[in-house]
Amino acid sequence: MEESNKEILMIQKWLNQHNELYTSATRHPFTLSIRDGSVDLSAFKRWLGQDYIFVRAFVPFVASLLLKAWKESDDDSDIEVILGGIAALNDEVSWFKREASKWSVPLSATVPQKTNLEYCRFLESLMSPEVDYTVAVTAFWAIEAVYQESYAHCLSDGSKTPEELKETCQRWGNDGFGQYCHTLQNIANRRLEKSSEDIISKAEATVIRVLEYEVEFWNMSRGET
Ligand SMILES: Cc1ncc(CN)c(N)n1
Repeated sequence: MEESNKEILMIQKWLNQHNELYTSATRHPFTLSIRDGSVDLSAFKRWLGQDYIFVRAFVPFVASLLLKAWKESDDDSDIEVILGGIAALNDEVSWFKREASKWSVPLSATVPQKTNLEYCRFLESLMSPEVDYTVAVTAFWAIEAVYQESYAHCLSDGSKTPEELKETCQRWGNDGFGQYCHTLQNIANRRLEKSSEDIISKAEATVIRVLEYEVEFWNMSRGET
């Protein structure tokens, strides 16, 4: 196919249209401070405790996505990809516990902040059977992609990420996680291509909301909300 005839896939189109918001989420001052080594460790610890709470709510969201895929997907391999995501989250929960103990962050005494509660409530709204699989899988891609892009940047050329934070960055910034996000993006694009205008606009609004929540989540880690 000629370069000029290539169709722009939906997610690429949205990333172009909402580039400023996407960049605010993936190049946030919090992750940039990790990358340049100036990070305030109390902000990192706040992020760690709050993200553990988020991840615990993220697990049932991904489980609900698995159910939607089983009922609605036109491709059996989606289930395997999502199941792989759940397995990775199992590992992630254990990692958070180990990391919290390393940094003396008392997870059981960590109180969820307002932004976190709102984001978790938003996840819960996406678990409703009324929410279409295409909308939910697109949200899943966006949630994972923000962490992948943000933390991969902390490891890329020229970064001065402190040694003790490299493992955190590796968790989401590694190539395997990058490939996984790419697979999720392909699933979302495939579904969006076959969707009605109504579903496409709901999915776009959901991606925008996810990006806004991700920015607010990083802000919260810096004690700004
Ligand atoms: C807030 C947030 N967004 C995304 C991720 C990546 N699973 C996370 N752990 N936390």
